[in-house]
Amino acid sequence: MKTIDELIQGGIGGKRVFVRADLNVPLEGTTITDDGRIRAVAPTIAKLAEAGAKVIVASHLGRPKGAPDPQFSLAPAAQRLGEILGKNVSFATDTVGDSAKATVAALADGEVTLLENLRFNAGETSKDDAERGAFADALASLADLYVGDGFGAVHRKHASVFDLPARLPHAAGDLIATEVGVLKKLTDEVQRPYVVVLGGAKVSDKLGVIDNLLEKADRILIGGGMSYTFLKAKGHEVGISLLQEDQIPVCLEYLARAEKRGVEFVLPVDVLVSADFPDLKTKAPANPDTVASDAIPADKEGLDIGPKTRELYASKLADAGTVFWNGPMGVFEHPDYANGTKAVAQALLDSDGFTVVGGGDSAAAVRILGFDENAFGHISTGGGASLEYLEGKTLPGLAALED
Ligand SMILES: Nc1ncnc2c1ncn2[C@@H]1O[C@H](COP(=O)(O)OP(=O)(O)O)[C@@H](O)[C@H]1O
Ligand SMILES: O=C(OP(=O)(O)O)[C@H](O)COP(=O)(O)O
Repeated sequence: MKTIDELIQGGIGGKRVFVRADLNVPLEGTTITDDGRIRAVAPTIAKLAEAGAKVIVASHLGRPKGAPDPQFSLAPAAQRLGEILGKNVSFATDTVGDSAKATVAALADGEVTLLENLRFNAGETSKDDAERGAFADALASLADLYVGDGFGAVHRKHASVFDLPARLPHAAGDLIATEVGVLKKLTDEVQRPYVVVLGGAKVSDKLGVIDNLLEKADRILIGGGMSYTFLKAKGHEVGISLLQEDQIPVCLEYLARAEKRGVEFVLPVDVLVSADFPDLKTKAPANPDTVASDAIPADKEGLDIGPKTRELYASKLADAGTVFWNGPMGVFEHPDYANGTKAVAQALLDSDGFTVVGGGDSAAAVRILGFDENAFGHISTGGGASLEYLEGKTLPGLAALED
């Protein structure tokens, strides 16, 4: 992959450089609750601007349905990016329409603009090659060069990630270079025991990675929304918890294979439950009950791991040589459900092993809960992306950046 330094050496003064970033940051209304992903890509943008490029930044935010949806607007990210760069960042209110064309045309050398959410366009995520290609053509007409630096999205075969770099001379940004460098270490020279902690809410997306992790990890600890399909597979009631019913046979197969291969596969022994999902705006007390994980009431939802599980997981992390953690242990955005995530973060800090935390929300959780991000081995901006990289899969957004 060409680096941006090589791209700059080729001369980029006055050129329009499209930077595919991952600015998919957590929001409460229009307030960014963690700007880690913006800070992570800012040096790439600054370097290109300082070299005299006209920088066009683009990203997705959330999962809108292929049409504009104000709650997923990137406008707050433009403001924050400007503050971090210490310069004005203009904002186009569409992605390839009149606003984008005018904003790009108005850029002077060294200036930066951010386009509106790429996923407001159905072509971005389409499974149809022609539809994605047509959107990539429209994006390509805005720029002369492409820099891929949205590490969190490189596992997505989306127009701006996969199709657009085929249409423009391209390079990998500094964030992608750093992320790949660290993760490569995890695949090449892993210190054992290798413990993987998986949680979060993107259950259907991430269950599949366990297939491969069973060949690599010594211990797999499951928490968050990921737990309940396994608990259900073991025959337990999970009430109204997050459940991927169609994946129960897959979970059973994983449990059987873990036993056969001698991989320790650890599920929560207790959980915090409530009849209601907590109010994340007011953070009103949720008063959850603690129950054994085989005794979840039918009308309740599991929203965090319980105190016994916190202790159990801390003990399973204490002697780790390497830890990879993706996905919060509970709905950490509410203080009553943050203790599981806090306990795992603390256990990583207490271990002498090399610790990697991956994922937009996991990385945000660590910072929001008050931990020093520099105390971890590496905080990756990508959860699904790093998991798929560790699987050894070819990631569309990295393959597209090869020369
Ligand atoms: N038991 C649970 N039920 C519902 N949502 C959960 C549960 N545990 C964690 N979550 C949610 O998972 C989300 C993060 O999941 P995910 O996007 O997969 O992680 P990451 O962004 O780190 O890859 C958080 O918003 C958190 O509230
Ligand atoms: O937040 C992201 O992934 P992550 O939650 O796995 O870290 C990326 O921005 C990708 O988003 P997507 O999973 O909606 O494609």
